Amino acid sequence: MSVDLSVARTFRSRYREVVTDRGRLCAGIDPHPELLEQWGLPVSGAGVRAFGEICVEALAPVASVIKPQVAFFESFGSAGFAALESVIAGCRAEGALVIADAKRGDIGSTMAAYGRAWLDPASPMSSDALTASPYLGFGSLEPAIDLARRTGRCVFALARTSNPEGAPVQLAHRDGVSVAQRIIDAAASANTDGSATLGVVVGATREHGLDLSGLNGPILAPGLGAQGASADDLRGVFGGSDLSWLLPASSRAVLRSGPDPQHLRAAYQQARDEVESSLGRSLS
Ligand SMILES: O=c1ccn([C@@H]2O[C@H](COP(=O)(O)O)[C@@H](O)[C@H]2O)c(=O)[nH]1
Repeated sequence: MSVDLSVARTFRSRYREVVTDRGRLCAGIDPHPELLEQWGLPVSGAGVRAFGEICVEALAPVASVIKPQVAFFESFGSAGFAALESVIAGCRAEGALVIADAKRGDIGSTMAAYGRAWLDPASPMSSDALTASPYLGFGSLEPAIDLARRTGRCVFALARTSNPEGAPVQLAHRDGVSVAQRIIDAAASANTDGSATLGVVVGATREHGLDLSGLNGPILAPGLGAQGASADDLRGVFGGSDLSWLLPASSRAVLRSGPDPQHLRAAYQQARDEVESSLGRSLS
């Protein structure tokens, strides 16, 4: 891959522009089998393709950031991956940023390959950002981070996830500093160039006591809706953070309004407006 560094915009500038314009809510595209059935679609590769096409039509022109959950596509093999490629390209063509929620994590040489799969502009699955697990060591993510920096993309490192099982690992601590906080601090160090190449994942589902003030990058906060968090909870959970970087995410709670694209779009816009209003802004 060759990237002309003189023209690659930073993730920071691309992210700031679209979020200022379209607001702070990441729309998840999670074709759960139950949702496929609710939408009257087959639980198959053809079903996830149709699901993805409806989501792109409804969400891509209005959502700032869209997060396809890779697991629900890859369970249908090559047909699922083909559908995912179309979703990614369709969302990006309409101006939404795409986070591939693949949660990749491996030794550095393999992370380089994951980086090429999801962050290389030449890849068929080229996205704007990738979720990654730093639990093989934050440094193992370096090849993907390096590619993201060169291409104006972002790596979201899991810090304090929204699920209840994360605590024993993520809150383990040494010298009074938790694993989750160390991941946030490592991401902050990688962001000192102002590019916002590193984001973190911190669930919106509970108070976490983490210091995100020095991150200078996006905070992806899943858990709105189906996992119980509400827009009104956000200020309490992320009170000490720079809320301009907060990106709450919702999948099922919005997707349940499908398959009518107008209803789906309206559900996204209503959830987005609730988030913006609770964070003290209103989109005109
Ligand atoms: O800590 C995390 C990290 C990722 N996720 C993902 O976000 C969505 C949430 O879906 P909902 O339907 O809004 O619950 C899903 O793709 C998860 O894999 C998360 O929930 N928590």
